Amino acid sequence: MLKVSNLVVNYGQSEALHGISFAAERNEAVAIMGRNGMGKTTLFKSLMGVLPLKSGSVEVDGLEVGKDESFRRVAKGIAYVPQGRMIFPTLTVEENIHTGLENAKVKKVPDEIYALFPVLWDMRRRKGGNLSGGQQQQLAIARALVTDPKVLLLDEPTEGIQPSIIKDIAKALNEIRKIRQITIVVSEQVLSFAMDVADRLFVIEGGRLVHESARADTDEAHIKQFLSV
Ligand SMILES: Nc1ncnc2c1ncn2[C@@H]1O[C@H](COP(=O)(O)OP(=O)(O)OP(=O)(O)O)[C@@H](O)[C@H]1O
Repeated sequence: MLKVSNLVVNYGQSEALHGISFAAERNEAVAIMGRNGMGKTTLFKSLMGVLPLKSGSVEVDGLEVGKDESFRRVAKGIAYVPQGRMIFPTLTVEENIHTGLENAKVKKVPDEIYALFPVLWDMRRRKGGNLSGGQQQQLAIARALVTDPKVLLLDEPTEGIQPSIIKDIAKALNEIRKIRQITIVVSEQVLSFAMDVADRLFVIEGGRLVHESARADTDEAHIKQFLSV
């Protein structure tokens, strides 16, 4: 469903990603683990078209999207939950979710979204800025999901979020996969969360993928070494 090949991304003269390749199937979740500054956000921004590729390709469901602008990638089935959530603080919860429905034929929030995140139903008339960090993260995921993506990208969704809500988010992501069979790519530093949601784990270091393992074969101590050095 998502196929990334030899992705190279530069900031000016300096190369930040040095040829990243991985694939994720329909109904598969993969985690990209790595410390701060290793290239996770750069990777997600380039998959979404926020940063241009120097070379390489990104395919969604067999279609090349690597040169498309972000809005075209959304139309082709990628949704992105950026680091820091980036919800609209002065819009209500409901209005925030509606921003994801701009190109939808039916401008109604599907019941399934509120079923996944009941707190958003309770808070639907509140301003986004008045929600807790965890609630804002759920809102950002809901907003991405209403675009009906084939591939959902989440950049460090647990950052700054309390453990009980982290569990709720993991549960919701697993539930979404059951309902919609989407592909999920999540970047993370919290290994327990990645082990809860991902079928395969990668480690990124210095703009390169340096490790890959299936969840069942994952040596957690080994991954922790990458995360703590
Ligand atoms: N706008 C920029 N201009 C130049 N270099 C940048 C820019 N943004 C990031 N970098 C560099 O690219 C590398 C990867 O950064 P990136 O933000 O992708 O890491 P990350 O793994 O997402 O970390 P974090 O979790 O802190 O965001 C780092 O060396 C960083 O200094």
